[in-house]
Amino acid sequence: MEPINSSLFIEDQKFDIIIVGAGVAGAAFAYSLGSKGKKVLCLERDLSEPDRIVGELMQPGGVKQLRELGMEDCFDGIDSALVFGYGIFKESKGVKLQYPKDKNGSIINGYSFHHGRFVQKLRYKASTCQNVTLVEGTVKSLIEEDGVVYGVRFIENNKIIEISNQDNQNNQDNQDNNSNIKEVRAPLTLVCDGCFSNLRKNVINDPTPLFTSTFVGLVIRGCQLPFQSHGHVFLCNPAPILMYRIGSDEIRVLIDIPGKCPTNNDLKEFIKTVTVPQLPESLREALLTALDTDQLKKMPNSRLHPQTISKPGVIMIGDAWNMRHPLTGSGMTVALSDVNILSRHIGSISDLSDRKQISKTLQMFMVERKPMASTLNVLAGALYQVFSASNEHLRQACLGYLDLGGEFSAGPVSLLSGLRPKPRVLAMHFFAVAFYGVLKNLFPFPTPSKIIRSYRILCAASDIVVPLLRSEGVLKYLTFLCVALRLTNK
Ligand SMILES: Cc1cc2nc3c(=O)[nH]c(=O)nc-3n(C[C@H](O)[C@H](O)[C@H](O)COP(=O)(O)OP(=O)(O)OC[C@H]3O[C@@H](n4cnc5c(N)ncnc54)[C@H](O)[C@@H]3O)c2cc1C
Repeated sequence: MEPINSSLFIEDQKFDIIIVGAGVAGAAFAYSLGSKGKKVLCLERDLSEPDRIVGELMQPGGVKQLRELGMEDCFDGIDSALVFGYGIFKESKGVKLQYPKDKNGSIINGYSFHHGRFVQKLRYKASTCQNVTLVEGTVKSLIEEDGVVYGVRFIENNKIIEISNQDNQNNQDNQDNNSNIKEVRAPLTLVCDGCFSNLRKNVINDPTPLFTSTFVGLVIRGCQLPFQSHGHVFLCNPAPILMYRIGSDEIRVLIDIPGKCPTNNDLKEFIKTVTVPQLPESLREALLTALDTDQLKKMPNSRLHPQTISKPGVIMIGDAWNMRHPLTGSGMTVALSDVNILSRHIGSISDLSDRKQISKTLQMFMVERKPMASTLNVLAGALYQVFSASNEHLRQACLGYLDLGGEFSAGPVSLLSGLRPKPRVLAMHFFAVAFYGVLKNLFPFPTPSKIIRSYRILCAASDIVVPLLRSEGVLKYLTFLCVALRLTNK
């Protein structure tokens, strides 16, 4: 299944839209817009199968988005696994949480898979659309005139290899290299170049993501997770560990390392001595083997708040524009939801150089994306902090709350699944967890030390969630609750 690489004479062709990057967002965007009759050029710097530790579990909400985009068959033939919910473990105690059910009573599933195989499927699907030209090339810059973006400058990859091999050569060579840079123009450029975007700085005002922690990735084999067909979160110290199946005999392990990440040798020692003893016994040996045989892969976990894009001629989505901690596996769901909303609007615009129309579209997009994006952004940030050892009381409260079952677990899981994205419901459950923690703590008799601890639980909860809600603009709906909590904080 080789993606079609049709790079011939692209400078002589007319395109409606240029897409930078054929990752999750870019490839889905290309297919969706191409299917809606737009002539799309998609430039991807490396069309070979990516080998990354990102984007390996898609929540049911993301699956729904992909289905609406007409790309659900991308899960076929990649040894993907069905996911029916999550297991959350602290020491030997586990809580099983299941995704919501459909009208027929069946659990609505997500999928987990090898990221690279899935992305190749998306690219292949895009390249089969006759309006889409998928080319291997690296975009170097945007063509910008009087503050308006008219397209991109790019280099086809065989030329890049020449450039990197000629670092120390003379000026004549540099002139040749410049002449390798091609220009291609279109009324609209969609930047989807991912978390390490080098175009972001030209599109938004505050382009620096906030680094949170590092995920260290390994694959373990020859063992079973406690709950079949479920993602797993192990609440370890100092931070949570994720595991899910990505192939018939492969389980992805993602170990969160807060702060500065140690060197590989120190990291291996840390995992052996601190992490492994905190995991169920049935998984320890496989992890120790993987430590000896596999290379550790690392990825920074960052937060980037989505900012209004006011530069005409360009739109940016995916990780280039909006990121949250990957603990909840929601990045692809947000990206695909954004693709779905935007392509519906852009697909119906006949003149893409109509700046007023595009600006109106962007305003509508910002409103329509809010329920999904805000819910998943806030949930990721809040759960990461609640599940870290530094918030032990809240962590215990959260686990106890989920263990109550009924709406106490169904509500949070349906938020996580991306099927019922409602920021207000999220805030309600978050504060309910805090109050549950307070009640548990005060029971059976409130003592002065218990009262102080309760006060700390409330402060910690409000310190975590209020800034996240505020940054997503959700706080105005919650004035009453927040005023009450701020008073408690004083
Ligand atoms: C450790 C980790 C684990 C994660 N796990 C999950 C998970 O389980 N589930 C989930 O939903 N999300 C997860 N995410 C988030 C998810 O991976 C991203 O949200 C998603 O991949 C974003 O898609 P994207 O298209 O914006 O970026 P990407 O998928 O990264 O695609 C960007 C593409 O642009 C290309 N590109 C970059 N620069 C250029 C250039 N100059 N010219 C041409 N092409 C270029 C790249 O080669 C790449 O193909 C995780 C993130 C991290 C960090």
